[in-house]
Amino acid sequence: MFFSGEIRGKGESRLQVLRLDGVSKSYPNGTVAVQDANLEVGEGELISFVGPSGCGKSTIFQMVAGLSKQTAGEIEILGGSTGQARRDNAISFVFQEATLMPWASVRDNVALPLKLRKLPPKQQEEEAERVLELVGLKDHAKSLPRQLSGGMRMRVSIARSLIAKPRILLMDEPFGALDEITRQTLQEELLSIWQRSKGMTVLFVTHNAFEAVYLSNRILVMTPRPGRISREIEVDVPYPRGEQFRSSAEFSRFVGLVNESLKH
Ligand SMILES: Nc1ncnc2c1ncn2[C@@H]1O[C@H](COP(=O)(O)OP(=O)(O)OP(=O)(O)O)[C@@H](O)[C@H]1O
Repeated sequence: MFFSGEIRGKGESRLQVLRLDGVSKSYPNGTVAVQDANLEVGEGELISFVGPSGCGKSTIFQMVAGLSKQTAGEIEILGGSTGQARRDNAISFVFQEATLMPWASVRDNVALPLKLRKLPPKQQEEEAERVLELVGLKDHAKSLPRQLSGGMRMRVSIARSLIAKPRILLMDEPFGALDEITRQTLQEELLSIWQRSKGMTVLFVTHNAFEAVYLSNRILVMTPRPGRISREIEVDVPYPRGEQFRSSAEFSRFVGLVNESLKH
């Protein structure tokens, strides 16, 4: 029996945190960016979206974040609307560019979401310290963004997205602009933060099949515009994964499967 509000995977059931039901998005200029997207996401999943440029990945994320309204279909988050999820601070967004305030310290950049919510300064500071520790930047709290490398700026951006303890983290190609070594380090850090979180769900956009396979428990492959979810690949490999997985035949097989799916 499959209960509504619950998702069944292999031998496990998860609370449903996100549901897209027949979601489409047409822009006023007539561009159909997304067509009939259907998706159920369980609590604590890490799902990657891969697909050709312009297939509507960012559009889906913007709709889920409540920044853009779908033109058809329904989006349900934690059993309520996208607006409610936003008001409850249940969702955080990390963009490809670490959009930081150049004049403010790392700590102030990270604390911004709490400052906007007018939380006491002491609490802002304590929470900022907590998340800076999580991303390994405790010793850089007083630095300015321009004093940091690209990878460190992305860590600041991730720390800021984590400070309000979101239930769902949307990451739109966060590591796309980083070199391969930094990228792999940040992948490890993301997995470690995700595993230590208490059931945080991560939705991740990437063009990189290696990244998608390494990180995700499920990969959604999208068609060229108008984007539809054409295939779902379950990466049923336990975490933590580590270097052994990256160099395994199993890893290559999954990467091949993703690349093959992108061709159809
Ligand atoms: N505000 C807008 N008005 C009109 N068309 C738009 C708008 N935003 C996006 N589009 C179009 O919708 C389609 C999907 O865009 P979107 O940014 O969601 O794709 P994407 O898969 O995230 O692309 P990429 O991988 O290149 O970031 C594209 O054809 C894009 O040009």
